[in-house]
Amino acid sequence: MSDVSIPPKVLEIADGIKTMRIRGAGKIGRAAAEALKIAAEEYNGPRDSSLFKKYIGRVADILISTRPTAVSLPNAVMFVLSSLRDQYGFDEARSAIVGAANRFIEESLNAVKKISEMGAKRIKENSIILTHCHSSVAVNTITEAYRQGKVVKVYSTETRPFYQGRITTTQLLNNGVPVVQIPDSAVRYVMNDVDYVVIGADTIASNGAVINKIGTSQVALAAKEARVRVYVVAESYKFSPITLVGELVPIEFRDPSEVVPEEWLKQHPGVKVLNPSFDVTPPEYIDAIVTEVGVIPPQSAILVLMERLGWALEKIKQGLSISTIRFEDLLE
Ligand SMILES: O=C(COP(=O)(O)O)[C@H](O)[C@H](O)COP(=O)(O)O
Repeated sequence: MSDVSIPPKVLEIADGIKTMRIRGAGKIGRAAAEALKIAAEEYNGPRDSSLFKKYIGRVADILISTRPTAVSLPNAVMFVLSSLRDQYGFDEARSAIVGAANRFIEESLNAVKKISEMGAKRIKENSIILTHCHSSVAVNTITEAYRQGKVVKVYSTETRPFYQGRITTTQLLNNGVPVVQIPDSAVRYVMNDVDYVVIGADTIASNGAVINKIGTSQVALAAKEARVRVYVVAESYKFSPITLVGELVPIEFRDPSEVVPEEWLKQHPGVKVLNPSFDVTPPEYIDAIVTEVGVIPPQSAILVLMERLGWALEKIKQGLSISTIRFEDLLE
């Protein structure tokens, strides 16, 4: 079986996610779906459904192992894989994967559009918005609110150590939105000026806690102190089914060289560096989560999970845990 080679384009996508050429939870999910589709289309092994399923399972395992925190990745993979049925022959199995991958990508893009429209409605005239990191849903929402004439200024944090905030700043600027780049440490300094914090999410837990780029919880803390509303804009596939059964969201730790240059570390060998990529903002610090199925208080996250990810809950009830799962063994 290991003879059936995985197409280079698929490995390239996996590497793109791992090295963050492809980043942001939504894009990661769509890229994973695209990779499964390419894997199905370019499969060149025997026309045997169980060999094909095992091969797709192997691709799924490679994709899921690339980055641990954004649940959009396993949710996208599970969405595509759950289209397979035991009775499917080779052709049916292959077209099920292709069809489900296309559906995931299309539904994901529609969700982003819908959230931007609903999120923009929540913004009042003459607003100043602060955003953190680069969330494509947040950029779309802010841009839509700006087109409706409601946004006078956006503060965009630089988001050390990877500087995703610069992507946000340039995208907003290209969309005509007046934007001010600030260092992360200036968030509390400007907060009294701000009307709304609008941020994306990598994962939302069943209790409404939001896992997003490191520093988000500090932004939310400063917003709470200044009584500024915090809106999270996130598609329903960013809700994590495993948190319903008490599993924690794994936080990614990245290389120290993102924080300080390797040369500097060599000169100061005693220095230890901690580089957590995400943090957890408790539900009390969030005013609303805007999803494509409606605007909810964070405490209602469980309802979105039940409505949108019921299929994943079924699998979890059967004892399947995404953190330990090996699709290659499962899909025989
Ligand atoms: O934290 C990040 C990106 O982290 P990283 O750069 O480490 O992937 C984004 O806020 C969310 O993923 C949402 O993004 P989107 O709204 O585009 O899905």
